[in-house]
Amino acid sequence: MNKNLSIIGAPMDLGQLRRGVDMGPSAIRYAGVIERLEQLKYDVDDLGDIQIPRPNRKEVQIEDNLRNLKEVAEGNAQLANSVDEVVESGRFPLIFGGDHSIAIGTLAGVSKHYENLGVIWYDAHGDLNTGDTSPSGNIHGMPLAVSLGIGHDRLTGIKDYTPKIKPENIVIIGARSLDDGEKELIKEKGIKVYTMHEIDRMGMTKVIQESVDYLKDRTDGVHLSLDLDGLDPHDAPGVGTPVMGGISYRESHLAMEMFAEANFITSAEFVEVNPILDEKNTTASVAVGLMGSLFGEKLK
Ligand SMILES: NC(=[NH2+])NCCC[C@H](N)C(=O)O
Ligand SMILES: [Mn+2]
Ligand SMILES: [Mn+2]
Repeated sequence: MNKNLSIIGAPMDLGQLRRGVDMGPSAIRYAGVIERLEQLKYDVDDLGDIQIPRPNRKEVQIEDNLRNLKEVAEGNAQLANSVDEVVESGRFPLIFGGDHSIAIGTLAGVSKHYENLGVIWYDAHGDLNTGDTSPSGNIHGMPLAVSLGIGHDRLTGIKDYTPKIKPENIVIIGARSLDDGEKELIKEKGIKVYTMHEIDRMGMTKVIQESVDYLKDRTDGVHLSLDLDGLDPHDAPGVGTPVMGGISYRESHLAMEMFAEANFITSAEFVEVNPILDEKNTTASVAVGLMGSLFGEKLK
C-alpha cells in the first residue's frame, strides 16, 4: 500500500436532511485517526477541510427534486480538485465525510487517473437514484448514479468528463434498502451487488474474496467508499439513515483485513458519521478502527 496518505475533510451536510454530519471529519480526527495511522508507519498529511457553502436555511433550493443542488455541486467541484491534486502528487487520498454526496467529488478527482477504476460501495443503500427516481430529493442517495454519468449535468459534469466509472467495475456490499428505480438501474447495468442475503448465505469471507477476485482482474485502481450505515446500527449508531440488519463490526473488520491483504485499494472515503446522532463518538471510533484494519493493523 502507498505509505503516503493525504487526509481531506469534507464537512458536507447538504446532501440530506439530518444536521450534524458536517461534524463527521472532526469526530473522526478526535477519535485519533492520525495517531493510529502514524503508528502503522504512514506519512500522514492532514490537508484540513474543504469549504462547504452555507446556504440560508430559509431558502432551501429544490430544483428538479435535487435539494441544495448548487451548493452540493460547488462543494464537490472543490473536493474533486483537491483529490485530483493528491493523486497527482503520488499520495493516497483518504477523505472523511460528510454525507455520501461527497463521493461525487472524490470519484471525479480520482477516476481521471485510472483507465478502469474499481469501486467498492460498502453501504446499506445503492445511492443510485436520480432526481426522477429519488423518494427524498436528497443528493446523498445519488452519488453512484452520478458517477455513472446518470443525473443532473451540474453533478455529472464536474471535472468536465463523464462518466467517471463503468458499471462493471462496481461492487456494492451490504445493500438492504433499495428504491425501485435503483433496482431497475442495477438490473439494466448489470451492477454486482452483495445484499445482506448473500452475506448471510455465503458468509463474509466468500463475499469479500469474490469481490477482490472480480475487481483485481478488471481494474487498475480501487476506491473504497464506506458509508458507516453499511454496518448494523447497533455497531454504528451515529448515522442519518440507519437500516436494521446490517453488517457486523466483526465482519467489517474482516472485510478491511482482506482488502489490506489484497493490497489493491488506491483511495478511500469514510462517510455519514454524524456525531449528533452518535453515542459517545462510537461511530467515529469504529471508522478509525476500520481504517486501522484497512491500512494493515494486525495482532500477530
Ligand atoms: N448515503 C446514504 N445514506 N443514502 C441514503 C439514501 C436513502 C434513499 N435511498 C434516498 O434516496 O433518499
Ligand atoms: Mn447508506
Ligand atoms: Mn451511502
